Amino acid sequence: MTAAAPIPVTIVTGFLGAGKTTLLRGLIERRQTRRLALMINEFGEISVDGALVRAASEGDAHVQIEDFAHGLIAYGDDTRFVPAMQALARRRANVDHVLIETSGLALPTAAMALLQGADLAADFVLDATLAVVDTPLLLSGAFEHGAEADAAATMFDQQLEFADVVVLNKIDGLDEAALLEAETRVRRRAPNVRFLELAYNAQLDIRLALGLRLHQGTRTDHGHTFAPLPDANATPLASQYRLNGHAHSGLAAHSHGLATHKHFHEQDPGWLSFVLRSDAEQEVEPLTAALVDVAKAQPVLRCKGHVRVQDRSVLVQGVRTRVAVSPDAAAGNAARRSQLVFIGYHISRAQVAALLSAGTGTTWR
Ligand SMILES: Nc1nc2c(ncn2[C@@H]2O[C@H](COP(=O)(O)OP(=O)(O)OP(=O)(O)O)[C@@H](O)[C@H]2O)c(=O)[nH]1
Repeated sequence: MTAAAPIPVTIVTGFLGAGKTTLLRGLIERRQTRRLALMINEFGEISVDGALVRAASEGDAHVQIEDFAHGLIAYGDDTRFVPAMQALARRRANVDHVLIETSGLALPTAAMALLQGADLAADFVLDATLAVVDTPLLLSGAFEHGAEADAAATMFDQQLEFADVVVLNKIDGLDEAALLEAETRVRRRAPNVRFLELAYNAQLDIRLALGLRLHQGTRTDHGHTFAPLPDANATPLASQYRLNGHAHSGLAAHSHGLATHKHFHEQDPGWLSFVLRSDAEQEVEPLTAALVDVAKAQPVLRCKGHVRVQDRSVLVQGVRTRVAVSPDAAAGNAARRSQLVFIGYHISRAQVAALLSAGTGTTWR
């Protein structure tokens, strides 16, 4: 009996708020006959992304979604990723492609390592790792190395470094000169990146996203050898080392770094995430203005959640000082309580709660 072909896996990485979930929703809409399984991981303790993707695929029996809120999947102390993937392998007759959305504070390398490990290598093959980039933010210099932004800049660099494909997202308002400048900046920071793709309105051509087969050469039946997998429990920095460089047919040889260190926020406890809640009805304009003020006063890199406005619920999405409020397809009309998750580097929960409460004239805690 011939072994079943391994299921291709695409890892979608990218910094907080780059547009990973939006891009995945677009891919689901244009999946045609492909049967997709999605693993969605986010940093905060409430799951917003999973609900949004679920709303995009409602009623579609060919889209399976596994939601991993809180924590980082595939990292050292995660026990959920491998069993979830093995369960997918058992249902392989119904899965053509797996997409993994990593948290905005994770590197793709942890999942890459497990895919190549003994538990999963026979059933899965890495198709490609995509890094989604918030292009206006890149051009604004937000990821330049400087005293304050260092942690974000480092994470951004590492996500690019381990990607095969960089997706320039949020480019709807940019002209050609800006796009060329963005490409130059990406190439300077990540010379190993093989393709740059443009996603207008977070729409990526599905043929450019799935089925790239960039890592087929990494399978052992192609004669490649690897350094042993890192010990996931080793101390964070000591366990970071590279796989042997390997050639891809028709493409230049390159190597992938493997940094299967534990939670990034354990390594750098400056990364914080917390949820603020309010039982009071909110108004969109003061709330939006208050969130912008919060992001100016505190190092908030991301905020999102469901907020009750009159008799309905709205979805709030903030990436630094850009805050958008839209109808809440995922929560329906039911959110009785407003909940917003905030993620940032050295942010003060007390300060954010005070500013938000003062700006909205309601209690947030
Ligand atoms: N203008 C514009 N906005 C976009 C685009 N893609 C995403 N956004 C917006 O950017 C915000 C963040 O998008 P998400 O898809 O949630 O980002 P994410 O990378 O999944 O975020 P995290 O999982 O929190 O890291 C949302 O308000 C989106 O509507 C785009 O191409 N153009």
